[in-house]
Amino acid sequence: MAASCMLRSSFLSPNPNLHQQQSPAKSNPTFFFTPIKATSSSSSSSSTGDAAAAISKSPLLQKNRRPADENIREEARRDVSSHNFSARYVPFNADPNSNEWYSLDEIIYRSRSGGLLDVQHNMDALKKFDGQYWRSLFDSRVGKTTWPYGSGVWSKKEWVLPEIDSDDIVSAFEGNSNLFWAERFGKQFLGMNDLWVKHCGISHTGSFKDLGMTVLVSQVNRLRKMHKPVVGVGCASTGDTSAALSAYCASAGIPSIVFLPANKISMAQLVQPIANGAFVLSIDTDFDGCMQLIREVTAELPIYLANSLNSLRLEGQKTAAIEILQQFEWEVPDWVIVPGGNLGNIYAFYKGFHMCKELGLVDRIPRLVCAQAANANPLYLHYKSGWKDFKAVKANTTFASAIQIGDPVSIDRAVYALKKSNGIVEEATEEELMDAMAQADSTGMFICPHTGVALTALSKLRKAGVIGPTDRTVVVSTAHGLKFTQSKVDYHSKEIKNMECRFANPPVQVKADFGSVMDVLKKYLLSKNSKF
Ligand SMILES: Cc1ncc(COP(=O)(O)O)c(C=O)c1O
Ligand SMILES: N[C@@H](CCOP(=O)(O)O)C(=O)O
Repeated sequence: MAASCMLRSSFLSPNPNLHQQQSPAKSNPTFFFTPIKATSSSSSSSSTGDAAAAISKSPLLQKNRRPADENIREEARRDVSSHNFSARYVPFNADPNSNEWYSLDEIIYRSRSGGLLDVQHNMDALKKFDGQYWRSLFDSRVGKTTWPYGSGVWSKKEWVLPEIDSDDIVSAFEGNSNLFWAERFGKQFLGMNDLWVKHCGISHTGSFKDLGMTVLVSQVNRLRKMHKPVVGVGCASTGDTSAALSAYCASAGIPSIVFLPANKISMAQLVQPIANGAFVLSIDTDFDGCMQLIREVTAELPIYLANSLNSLRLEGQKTAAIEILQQFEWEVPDWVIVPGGNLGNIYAFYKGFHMCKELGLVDRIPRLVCAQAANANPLYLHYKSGWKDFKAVKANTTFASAIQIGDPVSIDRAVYALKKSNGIVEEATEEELMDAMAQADSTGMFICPHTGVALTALSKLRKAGVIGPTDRTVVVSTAHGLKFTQSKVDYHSKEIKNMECRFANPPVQVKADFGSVMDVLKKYLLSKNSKF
């Protein structure tokens, strides 16, 4: 039934010859995408495959080429749309009887009681369409260049910021990151046959932060056009948020201001906001100190707060969860493991999965695991105490420097996500995370230390028998390994105090003569193949 509700997605130019059909599943919505009848012979089929095939074959779906003097933003402007999807801020985990809410066009980060906010969507409006409808719509937009749906975030625009004008969107077509089968690592180190890595680090600025930042900076762009008092956008950062903020702001011509803990982020991360023209303050404190300062400053000056305390960010980040389901053709994995620091992302994943369930795209959600560095583990300690009183910690230096956070702003969101997903929290020592990173790299990956934390959590849960050998498991890789090369250099040079660096692979120094080179090569080949 639902498959007959084929979609013509919003980016398709209106075709005057198109005989528009009512959605058989629901009442006739005058949305900016128009339901059409399936052209496949089996109009009663409900499989996504049939839906996708019908969509791609339909002559109705041929996109008209835009005129040469029109750019993709202008083309999107011709797409006159009307719908009643909407979203607003509400207090996070509010009492159902609460009537406190705020427009997304307000500049607000906290509820009246000082608690976190959440973006609440008009679920009744979204529920006018069934799961098959949304699956087909999202599937039909993947891999295109049409503004703004070429982005993995904005391809889910109706679930992200439904009311923003496409013209205001600032996007680098982020998202749609690869989800790959970690075949050798899974088999060799974990005895697993269905292990996957969602590589959010293969992204515009090299981390998952792009997913949230496109949303936040787009909304800022809108606010500035509305003449709201936003002169610049600011964040505290362990390196990745500042890189994403400065890139998206630079793209839109908006000033960005970043507070960085001095000498605590990698060189590659530091150079990103510098290159993108941000106003960079290197402050003699840690991330938690920077976070405190940016909160105070944004309360006083017309600087919009871009950290994940701002719930807009999480609307973009949640699309990574939707993408995982989409990439598995809407089959739900058993486990998803996410490294956690300020703890916005674990909630974003929960929210993405939960929305897919609530709107009928899937029938369950995966169990979530949040992985922390033992040197910065306030969530882990809270979990181990049976969720008794939360205590912030002083975060110690860790190779997983982007999660060196002792007082996470989204602690309440993380606890909620973990409780609702029957989740688990694990930790990784420095040696464990560096060994895991080296092992993963030895199988062809090139991961960041934070992903090493997540892989350690997986390894511990496998050894404890909590995660089974055939459980479909996704490890979220949050940043690109190229941002953290110094940690790899230190490890492979065996230059880390009190660390064995068991899997180090240092280069061999050899004299520049044929005999010496032959000697070392023969020795190497013998070690690889005893028959040689
Ligand atoms: C690379 C990387 N991984 C993981 C995290 C943790 O994400 P969150 O702060 O949302 O928990 C961060 C930032 O904190 C990060 O930059
Ligand atoms: N790892 C983050 C820390 C800040 O997190 P946010 O999601 O609250 O911005 C960073 O890269 O700065």
